[in-house]
Amino acid sequence: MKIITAQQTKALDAHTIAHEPIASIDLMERACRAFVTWFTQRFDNSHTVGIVCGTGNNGGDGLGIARLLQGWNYAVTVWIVRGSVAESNDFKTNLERLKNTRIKILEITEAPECSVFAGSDVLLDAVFGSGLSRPPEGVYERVITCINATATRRIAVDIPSGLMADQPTTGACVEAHATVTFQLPKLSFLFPSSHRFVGDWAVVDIGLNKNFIRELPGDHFLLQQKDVRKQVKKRSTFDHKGTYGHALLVAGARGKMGAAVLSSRAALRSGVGLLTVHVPQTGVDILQTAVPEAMLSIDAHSDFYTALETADRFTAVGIGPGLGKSPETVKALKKLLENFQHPMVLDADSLNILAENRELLHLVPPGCILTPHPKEFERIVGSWQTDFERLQKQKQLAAQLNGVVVLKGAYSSIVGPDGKVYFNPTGNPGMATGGSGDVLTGILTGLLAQGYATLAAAQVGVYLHGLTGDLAAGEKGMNSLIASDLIDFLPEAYRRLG
Ligand SMILES: NC(=O)C1=CN([C@@H]2O[C@H](COP(=O)(O)OP(=O)(O)OC[C@H]3O[C@@H](n4cnc5c(N)ncnc54)[C@H](O)[C@@H]3O)[C@@H](O)[C@H]2O)[C@@H](O)CC1
Ligand SMILES: Nc1ncnc2c1ncn2[C@@H]1O[C@H](COP(=O)(O)OP(=O)(O)O)[C@@H](O)[C@H]1O
Ligand SMILES: [K+]
Repeated sequence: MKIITAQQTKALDAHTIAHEPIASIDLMERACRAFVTWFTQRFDNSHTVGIVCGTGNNGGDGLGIARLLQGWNYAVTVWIVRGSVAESNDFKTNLERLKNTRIKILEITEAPECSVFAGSDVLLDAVFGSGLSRPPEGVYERVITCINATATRRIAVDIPSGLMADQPTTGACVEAHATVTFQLPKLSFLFPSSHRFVGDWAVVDIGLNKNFIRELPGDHFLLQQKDVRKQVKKRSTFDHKGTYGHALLVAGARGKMGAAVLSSRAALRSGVGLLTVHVPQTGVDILQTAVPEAMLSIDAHSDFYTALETADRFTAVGIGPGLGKSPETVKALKKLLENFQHPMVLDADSLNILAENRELLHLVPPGCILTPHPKEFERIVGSWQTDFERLQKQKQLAAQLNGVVVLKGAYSSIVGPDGKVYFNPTGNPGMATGGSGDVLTGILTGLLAQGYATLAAAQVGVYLHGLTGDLAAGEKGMNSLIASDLIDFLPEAYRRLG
């Protein structure tokens, strides 16, 4: 699913109007209907509804929604905020269509008292949509403050008023509990800083031209199950374990062998043919007992990673979970980076080592996957002011390393060297538990070893990993979810993609 800019949305609306063809007001009616369908499935008509409308097309949507809801016997009150915005044609038409209805329409022309919106069970925000071009001021700013001061449920039409779709937001903004957006999500919905404005968001289809969307230029995408499914490799009758590669995981130190166990199990469940785990001596019995399917490569040191004979025979290497950062480990990582020519997954302490020994960044072979969480990412690239800047830094790092950078969190972003960004929709806060990332490292290493191209491995792996989290949360609940559960649900997650 492509994520397009506000400017492109305008062009898309215009194209649909011209080529479907459909009158602009009828397209607005379709948007209103789609919103109302969403709304009526969640709030029955015992709820009183307040709708705060601007005078542009977002306000026009608000008026159309008012009429349709009234048709379903909701008690509706409309406020029209009149500031500097000229009435759009479709706003005018929808205002005309409210004549002879029972809907109460109140006008706001100057800064109101904040009690103005009290009394509705649900308040819809239709002041500004994707046409917002600068921070709201004057009466608009005050109205937004008042909307936020209501104790009711706040639902934004298309986008919370004040939120910029594809630039940092600096001014007042509606803090919606939910946002119902038209056709495609906006880029800013996928950033952590927008969550307090957007709330839970849903996309409703309003039939904008799909061919035109496909042809629009764009670097931002939301992964969808059907796209990921296409990339999953199918097994064939005469395949053998050699077909599925030999992965090496370098993970675990004294007191952190669990990280090695989790990533090993995940690599095996991801379908790798053979798995070798390089562990310090302290980890031998733990690994052999916990993961009998894995072979071991045993370090000369009792407690942490100091050297690896050769990695030549492996088709992919994953390194980092529970590794520690001792000087000998730093040297060993350097040697591995210098000598290993196949794709690698770099996670956790191997990323921290790269951050502290920046000269090693130049040794990272092309086609690697780095999987930092935001703190690890900051250690490598420095801090950022806005999530847009953070994304820019992610693109720069992926280009610099000629690899893929996965920035983990809600809507993990996967960025390749060409700067294209794929946001992952699966996963949930239940996965915010120690070891979840180690499982991802195992999955990604297993996929790379099986011959998945770097970007495909990242997309399939991150999507699958989030899906295991969603399946696990469905059964165990988010509070009790632990990283081992993710591995237990990997078979079912795979089946869903089969
Ligand atoms: N045919 C269409 O174009 C459709 C449009 N739709 C709705 O139309 C919305 C976009 O409508 P508009 O482009 O009219 O824009 P808005 O309704 O978002 O804003 C109205 C106008 O306010 C002005 N403005 C921007 N920032 C301002 C500020 N800070 N202070 C004062 N004025 C400011 C701009 O000139 C803008 O055009 C979408 O979000 C969606 O809700 C939907 O009805 C679907 C169909
Ligand atoms: N709120 C959330 N929504 C979706 N996914 C999440 C959320 N919190 C964490 N995750 C996922 O869980 C994993 C956590 O990884 P990480 O922070 O490295 O954990 P650890 O170091 O404990 O293994 C990441 O893949 C991340 O995307
Ligand atoms: K809005």
